[in-house]
Amino acid sequence: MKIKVPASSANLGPGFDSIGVAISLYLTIEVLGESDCWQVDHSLGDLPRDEKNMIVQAALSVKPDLHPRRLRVESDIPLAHGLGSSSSAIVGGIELADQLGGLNLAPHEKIEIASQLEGHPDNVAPTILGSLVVGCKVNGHFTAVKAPVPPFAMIAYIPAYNLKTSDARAVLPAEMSFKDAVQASAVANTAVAALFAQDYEKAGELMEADLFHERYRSRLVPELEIIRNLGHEHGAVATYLSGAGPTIMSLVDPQHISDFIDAVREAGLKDEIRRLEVAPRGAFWQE
Ligand SMILES: Nc1ncnc2c1ncn2[C@@H]1O[C@H](COP(=O)(O)OP(=O)(O)OP(=O)(O)O)[C@@H](O)[C@H]1O
Ligand SMILES: N[C@@H](CCO)C(=O)O
Repeated sequence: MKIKVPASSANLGPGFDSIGVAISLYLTIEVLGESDCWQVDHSLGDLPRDEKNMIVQAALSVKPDLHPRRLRVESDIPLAHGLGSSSSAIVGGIELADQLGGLNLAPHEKIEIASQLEGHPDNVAPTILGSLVVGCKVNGHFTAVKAPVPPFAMIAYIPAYNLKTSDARAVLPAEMSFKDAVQASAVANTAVAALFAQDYEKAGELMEADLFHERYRSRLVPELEIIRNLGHEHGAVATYLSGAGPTIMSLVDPQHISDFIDAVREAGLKDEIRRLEVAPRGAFWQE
């Protein structure tokens, strides 16, 4: 029995803490059998191999009396790179508890639990539902709405350096003026409307007009402006900082992928580039 959990890319520009898209990199959790204590076999560096592992912690937060298991975890989601690795671990743990504990949780219940653990729904909601999802907290609970799948390749430029979410949040201001907040949310609202209307030319312009976070974070990720400008000349509909960075995500028309990647390389940017897709399906079980 295996759980496959997609990665995710949050914010899409102005959708700070609210919008995210599931993408085609996967965390796989295989249940090897019962055990005396939780054991997590993996080759993901220093991550815990016992019940302190985030996957097990998430599972136990849902069902504290879950009998320990031995798990094998594999992942092609880079850690602390803005591709939602922690959200995928949390969602994987919730799926584990759901299946092993026979809980039969509904998607909205999984979104509630996962968003409480992560603090916001932008990564966990698409990881659960698949595709592009917009969510928020309202009246003390989390809610989310799934949007049409954008018909673009997701080209990720993944800088070699790590950027912890906590560090990328530490550079944000504690407050915004009322006037600035109104303008920033107007941009975000119109971006969401364009994504649902599938007017991607308009959506792209608005996704690049964020006023909440990118201007503060771009000094931590100087490649963002370079790639965004290249995208305008080489077939990208929009380029944004993926989650808390440092990954930079570009939505590229499939026929322009090679041209776009060549332009990034010619600009001297040498770190990893992945050709990804929107994952239309959220976390699922395989026998
Ligand atoms: N497969 C995993 N198993 C256990 N813990 C994990 C796993 N993947 C990620 N984590 C935990 O999540 C942390 C990374 O979380 P962080 O929020 O900094 O980055 P991210 O989730 O990759 O990026 P972002 O939230 O910006 O998209 C890791 O240091 C580790 O503690
Ligand atoms: N919306 C979050 C994503 C990372 O958790 C941020 O940009 O900080």
